[in-house]
Amino acid sequence: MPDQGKANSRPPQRLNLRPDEEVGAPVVQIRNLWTRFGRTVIHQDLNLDIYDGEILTIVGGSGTGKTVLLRQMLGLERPSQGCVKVFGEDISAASPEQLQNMRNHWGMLFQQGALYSALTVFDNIAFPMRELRALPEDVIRDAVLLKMDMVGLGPEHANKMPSDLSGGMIKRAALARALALEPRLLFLDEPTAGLDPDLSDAFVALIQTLHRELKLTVVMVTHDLDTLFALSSRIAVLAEKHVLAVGPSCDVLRVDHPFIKHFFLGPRGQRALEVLEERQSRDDSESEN
Ligand SMILES: Nc1ncnc2c1ncn2[C@@H]1O[C@H](COP(=O)(O)OP(=O)(O)OP(=O)(O)O)[C@@H](O)[C@H]1O
Repeated sequence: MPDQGKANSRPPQRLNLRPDEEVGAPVVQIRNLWTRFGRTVIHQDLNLDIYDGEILTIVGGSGTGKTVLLRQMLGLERPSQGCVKVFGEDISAASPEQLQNMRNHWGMLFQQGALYSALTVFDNIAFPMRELRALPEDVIRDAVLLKMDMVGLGPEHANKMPSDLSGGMIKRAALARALALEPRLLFLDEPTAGLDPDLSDAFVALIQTLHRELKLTVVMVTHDLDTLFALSSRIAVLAEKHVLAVGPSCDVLRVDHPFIKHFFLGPRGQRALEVLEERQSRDDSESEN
Protein backbone atom coordinates (compact mmCIF):
# COMPACT_ATOMS: atom_id res chain seq x y z
CA MET A 1 0.00 0.00 0.00
CA PRO A 2 1.62 3.30 -1.02
CA ASP A 3 2.14 5.93 1.67
CA GLN A 4 -0.22 8.83 1.95
CA GLY A 5 0.86 12.30 0.78
CA LYS A 6 1.36 13.90 4.18
CA ALA A 7 3.82 11.22 5.24
CA ASN A 8 6.29 12.15 2.50
CA SER A 9 7.98 15.18 3.98
CA ARG A 10 11.31 13.30 4.36
CA PRO A 11 13.72 14.68 1.71
CA PRO A 12 14.41 12.08 -0.96
CA GLN A 13 17.79 10.41 -0.71
CA ARG A 14 19.26 10.60 -4.22
CA LEU A 15 22.29 8.86 -5.55
CA ASN A 16 23.25 9.57 -9.13
CA LEU A 17 25.92 7.22 -10.37
CA ARG A 18 26.04 8.44 -13.96
CA PRO A 19 29.58 7.97 -15.22
CA ASP A 20 31.38 11.21 -16.05
CA GLU A 21 32.04 10.23 -19.66
CA GLU A 22 28.37 10.46 -20.63
CA VAL A 23 27.77 13.77 -22.34
CA GLY A 24 25.22 15.45 -24.58
CA ALA A 25 21.63 16.47 -24.02
CA PRO A 26 19.48 13.66 -22.68
CA VAL A 27 16.94 12.05 -25.02
CA VAL A 28 14.55 11.87 -22.06
CA GLN A 29 14.77 14.33 -19.20
CA ILE A 30 12.51 14.06 -16.17
CA ARG A 31 12.61 16.91 -13.69
CA ASN A 32 10.99 17.27 -10.26
CA LEU A 33 8.17 14.95 -11.20
CA TRP A 34 5.32 14.25 -8.80
CA THR A 35 2.49 11.81 -9.38
CA ARG A 36 -0.49 11.76 -7.07
CA PHE A 37 -3.63 9.66 -7.32
CA GLY A 38 -6.00 11.30 -4.85
CA ARG A 39 -3.99 11.58 -1.64
CA THR A 40 -1.63 8.79 -2.60
CA VAL A 41 1.80 9.92 -3.75
CA ILE A 42 3.51 7.58 -6.22
CA HIS A 43 6.43 9.76 -7.36
CA GLN A 44 7.91 12.52 -5.25
CA ASP A 45 10.32 14.96 -6.84
CA LEU A 46 11.68 12.32 -9.22
CA ASN A 47 14.55 13.15 -11.60
CA LEU A 48 15.99 10.98 -14.35
CA ASP A 49 18.02 11.55 -17.53
CA ILE A 50 18.22 8.99 -20.33
CA TYR A 51 21.07 9.39 -22.82
CA ASP A 52 21.41 8.82 -26.52
CA GLY A 53 22.28 5.25 -27.41
CA GLU A 54 21.96 3.70 -23.98
CA ILE A 55 19.66 0.97 -22.70
CA LEU A 56 18.25 2.29 -19.44
CA THR A 57 16.32 -0.22 -17.37
CA ILE A 58 13.85 0.87 -14.70
CA VAL A 59 13.38 -1.54 -11.81
CA GLY A 60 11.46 -1.26 -8.57
CA GLY A 61 9.05 -3.13 -6.33
CA SER A 62 5.45 -3.70 -7.33
CA GLY A 63 3.43 -0.48 -7.27
CA THR A 64 6.46 1.85 -7.26
CA GLY A 65 5.16 3.52 -10.41
CA LYS A 66 7.33 2.09 -13.20
CA THR A 67 4.44 1.68 -15.63
CA VAL A 68 3.02 5.08 -14.76
CA LEU A 69 6.43 6.64 -15.39
CA LEU A 70 6.69 4.89 -18.76
CA ARG A 71 3.20 6.12 -19.68
CA GLN A 72 4.22 9.66 -18.71
CA MET A 73 7.26 9.44 -21.03
CA LEU A 74 4.91 8.29 -23.80
CA GLY A 75 2.54 11.20 -23.15
CA LEU A 76 -0.28 8.81 -22.23
CA GLU A 77 -0.50 10.29 -18.71
CA ARG A 78 0.42 13.67 -17.31
CA PRO A 79 2.38 14.02 -14.08
CA SER A 80 0.72 16.00 -11.26
CA GLN A 81 3.74 18.30 -11.21
CA GLY A 82 7.12 18.53 -12.92
CA CYS A 83 8.31 18.10 -16.44
CA VAL A 84 9.03 15.25 -18.86
CA LYS A 85 11.01 16.23 -21.93
CA VAL A 86 11.51 13.85 -24.84
CA PHE A 87 13.91 14.99 -27.58
CA GLY A 88 13.98 18.34 -25.75
CA GLU A 89 10.20 18.89 -26.03
CA ASP A 90 8.07 19.19 -22.91
CA ILE A 91 5.68 16.34 -23.45
CA SER A 92 3.37 17.34 -20.60
CA ALA A 93 2.72 20.67 -22.34
CA ALA A 94 2.42 19.33 -25.91
CA SER A 95 -0.79 19.70 -27.89
CA PRO A 96 -2.43 16.53 -29.28
CA GLU A 97 -0.94 17.31 -32.74
CA GLN A 98 2.55 17.85 -31.33
CA LEU A 99 2.20 14.66 -29.33
CA GLN A 100 1.19 12.69 -32.40
CA ASN A 101 4.18 14.06 -34.27
CA MET A 102 6.50 13.11 -31.40
CA ARG A 103 5.00 9.61 -31.22
CA ASN A 104 6.26 9.02 -34.75
CA HIS A 105 9.81 9.19 -33.37
CA TRP A 106 9.51 6.42 -30.83
CA GLY A 107 8.28 2.85 -30.72
CA MET A 108 6.69 0.95 -27.88
CA LEU A 109 6.59 -2.79 -27.22
CA PHE A 110 3.82 -3.50 -24.74
CA GLN A 111 4.05 -6.41 -22.33
CA GLN A 112 1.52 -8.65 -24.06
CA GLY A 113 2.65 -7.78 -27.57
CA ALA A 114 -0.66 -5.94 -28.01
CA LEU A 115 -1.17 -6.78 -31.69
CA TYR A 116 -4.57 -5.96 -33.18
CA SER A 117 -6.24 -9.36 -33.12
CA ALA A 118 -8.39 -8.67 -36.21
CA LEU A 119 -5.40 -7.69 -38.39
CA THR A 120 -2.80 -9.93 -40.03
CA VAL A 121 0.87 -9.67 -39.08
CA PHE A 122 1.42 -7.62 -42.24
CA ASP A 123 -1.42 -5.19 -41.48
CA ASN A 124 -0.33 -4.84 -37.85
CA ILE A 125 3.16 -3.76 -38.92
CA ALA A 126 1.78 -1.58 -41.73
CA PHE A 127 -0.66 0.14 -39.35
CA PRO A 128 1.63 2.98 -38.12
CA MET A 129 2.88 3.55 -41.68
CA ARG A 130 -0.67 3.79 -43.06
CA GLU A 131 -1.62 6.18 -40.25
CA LEU A 132 0.92 8.65 -41.63
CA ARG A 133 -1.11 8.80 -44.87
CA ALA A 134 2.04 9.74 -46.75
CA LEU A 135 3.43 6.48 -48.05
CA PRO A 136 2.31 4.60 -51.17
CA GLU A 137 1.26 0.98 -50.67
CA ASP A 138 4.23 -0.48 -52.58
CA VAL A 139 6.68 1.37 -50.30
CA ILE A 140 4.73 0.15 -47.26
CA ARG A 141 4.85 -3.42 -48.58
CA ASP A 142 8.64 -3.38 -48.95
CA ALA A 143 9.09 -1.67 -45.58
CA VAL A 144 6.88 -4.21 -43.77
CA LEU A 145 8.78 -7.16 -45.28
CA LEU A 146 12.06 -5.50 -44.32
CA LYS A 147 10.91 -5.01 -40.71
CA MET A 148 9.74 -8.63 -40.60
CA ASP A 149 13.15 -9.77 -41.83
CA MET A 150 14.87 -7.58 -39.21
CA VAL A 151 13.06 -9.37 -36.40
CA GLY A 152 13.51 -12.83 -37.90
CA LEU A 153 9.99 -13.34 -39.28
CA GLY A 154 9.92 -14.79 -42.80
CA PRO A 155 7.43 -13.48 -45.42
CA GLU A 156 5.39 -16.69 -45.04
CA HIS A 157 4.10 -15.29 -41.74
CA ALA A 158 2.80 -12.05 -43.28
CA ASN A 159 -0.80 -13.21 -43.74
CA LYS A 160 -1.12 -15.03 -40.42
CA MET A 161 -3.45 -13.75 -37.73
CA PRO A 162 -2.02 -13.06 -34.25
CA SER A 163 -3.98 -16.06 -32.90
CA ASP A 164 -1.93 -18.32 -35.22
CA LEU A 165 1.39 -17.15 -33.77
CA SER A 166 3.48 -18.54 -30.91
CA GLY A 167 4.36 -16.23 -27.98
CA GLY A 168 7.84 -15.59 -29.38
CA MET A 169 6.48 -14.74 -32.82
CA ILE A 170 3.91 -12.33 -31.34
CA LYS A 171 6.75 -10.50 -29.58
CA ARG A 172 8.73 -10.35 -32.84
CA ALA A 173 5.75 -9.04 -34.81
CA ALA A 174 5.04 -6.45 -32.11
CA LEU A 175 8.69 -5.42 -32.17
CA ALA A 176 8.55 -5.06 -35.96
CA ARG A 177 5.51 -2.81 -35.53
CA ALA A 178 7.31 -0.76 -32.86
CA LEU A 179 10.15 -0.27 -35.37
CA ALA A 180 7.82 0.51 -38.29
CA LEU A 181 8.53 4.24 -38.38
CA GLU A 182 12.27 3.81 -37.77
CA PRO A 183 12.25 5.32 -34.28
CA ARG A 184 15.33 6.57 -32.45
CA LEU A 185 13.79 5.71 -29.13
CA LEU A 186 12.26 2.38 -28.17
CA PHE A 187 10.25 1.65 -25.02
CA LEU A 188 10.05 -1.96 -23.85
CA ASP A 189 7.67 -3.07 -21.11
CA GLU A 190 8.70 -6.50 -19.79
CA PRO A 191 9.95 -7.61 -23.24
CA THR A 192 10.67 -11.22 -22.26
CA ALA A 193 7.65 -11.83 -20.00
CA GLY A 194 5.87 -15.06 -20.89
CA LEU A 195 8.74 -16.47 -22.98
CA ASP A 196 10.54 -19.69 -22.02
CA PRO A 197 14.29 -19.34 -21.29
CA ASP A 198 15.45 -20.22 -24.83
CA LEU A 199 12.97 -17.87 -26.53
CA SER A 200 13.81 -15.22 -23.98
CA ASP A 201 17.57 -15.52 -24.74
CA ALA A 202 16.85 -15.32 -28.47
CA PHE A 203 14.69 -12.22 -28.00
CA VAL A 204 17.36 -10.56 -25.84
CA ALA A 205 19.93 -11.29 -28.57
CA LEU A 206 17.60 -9.73 -31.15
CA ILE A 207 17.18 -6.57 -29.05
CA GLN A 208 20.97 -6.37 -28.63
CA THR A 209 21.50 -6.60 -32.39
CA LEU A 210 18.79 -4.06 -33.23
CA HIS A 211 20.01 -1.67 -30.55
CA ARG A 212 23.51 -1.81 -32.02
CA GLU A 213 22.58 -1.71 -35.70
CA LEU A 214 19.80 0.88 -35.50
CA LYS A 215 21.64 3.00 -32.89
CA LEU A 216 18.55 3.03 -30.71
CA THR A 217 18.05 4.53 -27.29
CA VAL A 218 16.06 2.01 -25.25
CA VAL A 219 14.00 2.52 -22.10
CA MET A 220 12.95 -0.77 -20.57
CA VAL A 221 10.98 -1.95 -17.56
CA THR A 222 11.68 -5.51 -16.52
CA HIS A 223 11.61 -7.79 -13.49
CA ASP A 224 13.65 -10.40 -15.31
CA LEU A 225 17.21 -10.31 -14.04
CA ASP A 226 18.72 -12.22 -16.98
CA THR A 227 17.20 -9.71 -19.40
CA LEU A 228 18.22 -6.81 -17.19
CA PHE A 229 21.88 -7.82 -16.82
CA ALA A 230 22.22 -8.86 -20.46
CA LEU A 231 20.87 -5.61 -21.91
CA SER A 232 21.22 -2.67 -19.55
CA SER A 233 23.79 0.08 -20.00
CA ARG A 234 22.43 1.59 -16.80
CA ILE A 235 19.79 0.70 -14.25
CA ALA A 236 17.49 3.16 -12.48
CA VAL A 237 16.06 1.88 -9.21
CA LEU A 238 12.68 3.30 -8.19
CA ALA A 239 12.19 3.17 -4.44
CA GLU A 240 10.88 5.52 -1.79
CA LYS A 241 8.97 7.36 -4.56
CA HIS A 242 12.03 8.54 -6.46
CA VAL A 243 15.07 7.29 -8.35
CA LEU A 244 17.08 5.92 -5.48
CA ALA A 245 20.09 4.96 -7.59
CA VAL A 246 21.00 5.13 -11.25
CA GLY A 247 24.15 3.80 -12.89
CA PRO A 248 25.81 0.74 -14.40
CA SER A 249 24.73 -2.51 -12.74
CA CYS A 250 28.09 -3.00 -10.97
CA ASP A 251 27.65 0.37 -9.21
CA VAL A 252 23.96 -0.01 -8.42
CA LEU A 253 24.60 -3.43 -6.88
CA ARG A 254 26.92 -1.83 -4.32
CA VAL A 255 24.22 0.53 -3.01
CA ASP A 256 23.23 -0.43 0.51
CA HIS A 257 19.43 -0.47 0.38
CA PRO A 258 17.04 -3.28 1.36
CA PHE A 259 15.26 -3.37 -2.03
CA ILE A 260 18.56 -3.54 -3.93
CA LYS A 261 19.91 -6.29 -1.67
CA HIS A 262 16.69 -8.27 -1.98
CA PHE A 263 16.21 -7.77 -5.73
CA PHE A 264 19.75 -8.17 -7.03
CA LEU A 265 21.61 -10.15 -4.46
CA GLY A 266 19.10 -12.90 -3.65
CA PRO A 267 19.57 -16.35 -5.24
CA ARG A 268 17.89 -15.26 -8.53
CA GLY A 269 20.18 -12.26 -8.85
CA GLN A 270 23.30 -14.30 -8.06
CA ARG A 271 22.34 -16.86 -10.71
CA ALA A 272 21.72 -14.17 -13.32
CA LEU A 273 25.05 -12.50 -12.52
CA GLU A 274 26.92 -15.81 -12.79
CA VAL A 275 25.33 -16.49 -16.20
CA LEU A 276 26.26 -12.99 -17.36
CA GLU A 277 29.85 -13.31 -16.13
CA GLU A 278 30.20 -16.71 -17.85
CA ARG A 279 28.81 -15.25 -21.07
CA GLN A 280 31.15 -12.27 -20.89
CA SER A 281 34.26 -14.38 -20.31
CA ARG A 282 33.19 -16.68 -23.19
CA ASP A 283 32.73 -13.63 -25.46
CA ASP A 284 36.11 -12.23 -24.32
CA SER A 285 37.95 -15.46 -25.07
CA GLU A 286 36.17 -15.81 -28.44
CA SER A 287 37.18 -12.28 -29.44
CA GLU A 288 40.82 -13.01 -28.40
CA ASN A 289 40.92 -16.11 -30.67
N1 LIG B 1 -5.09 5.81 -12.93
C1 LIG B 1 -4.78 5.45 -11.70
N2 LIG B 1 -5.56 5.79 -10.67
C2 LIG B 1 -5.23 5.45 -9.39
N3 LIG B 1 -4.13 4.74 -9.05
C3 LIG B 1 -3.34 4.36 -10.06
C4 LIG B 1 -3.61 4.69 -11.43
N4 LIG B 1 -2.61 4.18 -12.20
C5 LIG B 1 -1.76 3.56 -11.35
N5 LIG B 1 -2.20 3.66 -10.08
C6 LIG B 1 -1.51 3.15 -8.89
O1 LIG B 1 -0.18 3.66 -8.93
C7 LIG B 1 0.72 2.70 -8.38
C8 LIG B 1 1.86 2.48 -9.36
O2 LIG B 1 1.34 1.72 -10.46
P1 LIG B 1 2.27 1.11 -11.58
O3 LIG B 1 1.40 0.26 -12.43
O4 LIG B 1 3.04 2.18 -12.25
O5 LIG B 1 3.26 0.21 -10.72
P2 LIG B 1 4.45 -0.70 -11.22
O6 LIG B 1 5.70 -0.22 -10.54
O7 LIG B 1 4.48 -0.74 -12.71
O8 LIG B 1 4.02 -2.10 -10.59
P3 LIG B 1 4.19 -3.61 -11.14
O9 LIG B 1 5.66 -3.91 -11.06
O10 LIG B 1 3.40 -4.41 -10.15
O11 LIG B 1 3.63 -3.66 -12.53
C9 LIG B 1 -0.10 1.47 -8.06
O12 LIG B 1 -0.42 1.48 -6.68
C10 LIG B 1 -1.35 1.64 -8.90
O13 LIG B 1 -2.44 1.01 -8.31
